[in-house]
Amino acid sequence: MTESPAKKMEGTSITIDGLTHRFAQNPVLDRIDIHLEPGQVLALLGPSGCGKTTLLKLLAGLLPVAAGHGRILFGDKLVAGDGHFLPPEARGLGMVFQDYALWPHMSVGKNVAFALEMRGMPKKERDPRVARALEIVGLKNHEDRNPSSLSGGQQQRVALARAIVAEPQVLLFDEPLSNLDRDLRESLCHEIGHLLRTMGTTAVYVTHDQEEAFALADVVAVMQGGRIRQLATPDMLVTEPANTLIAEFLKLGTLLHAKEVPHSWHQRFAPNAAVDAQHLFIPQSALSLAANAAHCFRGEVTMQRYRNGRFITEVRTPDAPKGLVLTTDTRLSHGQIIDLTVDWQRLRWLPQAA
Ligand SMILES: Nc1ncnc2c1ncn2[C@@H]1O[C@H](COP(=O)(O)OP(=O)(O)OP(=O)(O)O)[C@@H](O)[C@H]1O
Repeated sequence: MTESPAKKMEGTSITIDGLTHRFAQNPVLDRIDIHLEPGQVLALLGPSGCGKTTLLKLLAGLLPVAAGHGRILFGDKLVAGDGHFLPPEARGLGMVFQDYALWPHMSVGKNVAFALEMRGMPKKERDPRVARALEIVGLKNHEDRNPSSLSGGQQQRVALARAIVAEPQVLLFDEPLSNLDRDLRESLCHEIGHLLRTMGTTAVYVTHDQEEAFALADVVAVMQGGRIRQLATPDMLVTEPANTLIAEFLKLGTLLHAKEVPHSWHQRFAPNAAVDAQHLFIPQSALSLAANAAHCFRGEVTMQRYRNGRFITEVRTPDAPKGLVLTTDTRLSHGQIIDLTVDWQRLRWLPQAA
């Protein structure tokens, strides 16, 4: 996308207050509370069926909020709940969907201009705005192309241009990158993040891809079973997961059933099935290969997989036979015996998720 800064748009705050939703009698969202400051980017992250898209549709006005089931405010304006319903076109938002949702019979320029045309904006005013939106997404001079002549990544850029052309206060994304291949996903994710920060638009981004959520968002809502299990910055989620469910879902490290040993120079890993044993969380970042043998312990490499230039490594030790997880810069061989050190400050005792 263009390096020249996009025009600064003013985002609005979003308040979701006690939002509940049912399909027939099936509860899908359960008392969702979120507040976003203007310009903040929220990722809704969670497994399939946890209610992410339903929450996005309620924000968009594509689903109504039932009486007594909560409220949604954009700034001070009530957009849904308490008997109010503002239709999508009156909410000042832009949307980007997984399947691009471009009109195949219209040129790229007409697709992007559509919302402005519907508002009765004259062509003289429309054309420069369309050209600017296409330039921002890296598709300068593509107005006359047909969407079907573009690659998937380019079509998603057109959808993005269409979402931002009317300078919305809120942008909503529903898994916009999941139809694209990995490289393109990474680069577009980075570009969307840059664009959102430059524009200052408040955004909600649905994804089940943790890397995407962490790369893009100021705050991430980890959802499961229609509830928000933790709402926090990516840094906080990594260092302070709220409970065992979050640590397991985000695959942040190792969870051990363990017991603190009093008066010991360190906490032991000793697996312990006793009733008072607790969940000890050992983040990947707390473990590293030991440079010398002092204050370290020994383990055997049982598995390694490559990710983003590093190796996720599983190590079996006598105290943790199911394996500890850490990241290393080097490839190690299966069965290799290695020495590890622990940064004890990073370990946490986590409560069991309710
Ligand atoms: N129109 C509908 N009628 C009935 N049930 C629905 C409807 N839409 C969604 N659901 C159900 O609501 C639950 C949440 O669906 P939703 O699409 O919000 O989940 P999601 O987290 O976005 O999942 P995915 O990542 O697979 O898109 C699911 O159990 C789904 O089957």
